[in-house]
Amino acid sequence: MEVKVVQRPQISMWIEMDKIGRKPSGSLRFDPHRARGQQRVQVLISARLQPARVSNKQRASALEASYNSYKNFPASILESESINGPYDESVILKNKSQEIEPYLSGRCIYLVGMMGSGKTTVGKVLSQVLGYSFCDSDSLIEEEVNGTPVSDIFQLYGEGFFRDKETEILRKLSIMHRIVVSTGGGAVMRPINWKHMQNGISVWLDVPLEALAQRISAVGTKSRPLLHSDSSDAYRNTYKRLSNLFEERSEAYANANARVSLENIAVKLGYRDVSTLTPTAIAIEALDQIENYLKDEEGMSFGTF
Ligand SMILES: Nc1ncnc2c1ncn2[C@@H]1O[C@H](COP(=O)(O)OP(=O)(O)O)[C@@H](O)[C@H]1O
Ligand SMILES: O=C(O)C1=C[C@@H](OP(=O)(O)O)[C@@H](O)[C@H](O)C1
Repeated sequence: MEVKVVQRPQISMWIEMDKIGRKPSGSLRFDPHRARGQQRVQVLISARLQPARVSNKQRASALEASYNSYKNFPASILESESINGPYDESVILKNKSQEIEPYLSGRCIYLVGMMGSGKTTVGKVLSQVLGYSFCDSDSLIEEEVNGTPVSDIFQLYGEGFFRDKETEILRKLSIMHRIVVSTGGGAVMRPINWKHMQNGISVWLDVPLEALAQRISAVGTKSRPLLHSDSSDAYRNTYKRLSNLFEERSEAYANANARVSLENIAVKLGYRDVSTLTPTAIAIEALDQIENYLKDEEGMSFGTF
């Protein structure tokens, strides 16, 4: 059964009841538009969900014991036919997420990165394995502006209006827990947005521009107003615009607590091309990098790593 959480008054997202791990206090509402059997329940959250409390000592011993299951698989094994199927990747991801989850203490994970870097795709995978909810800040903005698509918001009200809404959404999310947030690609440019994200863990999905341009030109630029053009050479045009944006933003992305470099994952796994990396493999690396951040944060040293 799925549940809609509304942190009053305007933020809403669909989450699964069993993902919360504990009962939120709130009132239940049924969605009359959904068919029987698909019924979702809306929960109006009246109190913030309390994160699981884990002592530093517990963290130290369990992190030491937990190990990095992904890193322990040599690339040669990961690539062999017997283990390199989606099933095996899922097992690694599941184990890794179970190891990490208690140490997050319910903190939100904010995915930052360029348009098309996979924040939504990878974010959904991460939320599922961590038992977190997922929300996409662009969708929340659209919802707030009466379901107006981002491209229309830019056209009708201008980028400044959109950026103010983005900041407002991040401010509202900043008091929430157990959510993987896919932020808009430009959110990193306002220092106030980093302030709103500081209670959580920010993760930069660093994807080569060629791969971004390929992905975006494959699906079209209509929904991404900063890239949209009617040029016949969609790839070249997208690549050029992405390069300019990246030049302005790369320093800001580097502020994230953790960086997930697709080039590094490809090297680790012995792939020549980042386009073969699945969202699951990227999610595993994200958990790896989050683990590194947690260890640095705790100032712990692990001789075995
Ligand atoms: N690992 C991946 N490999 C191939 N295509 C991907 C991958 N991750 C995302 N995509 C595709 O790239 C496009 C942009 O992904 P999306 O998750 O929407 O990015 P963002 O939220 O960062 O803008 C989508 O069409 C998605 O299917
Ligand atoms: O990079 C940007 O400035 C933007 C990225 C988009 O989000 P995605 O990164 O999810 O595509 C969206 O917020 C808007 O079109 C502006």
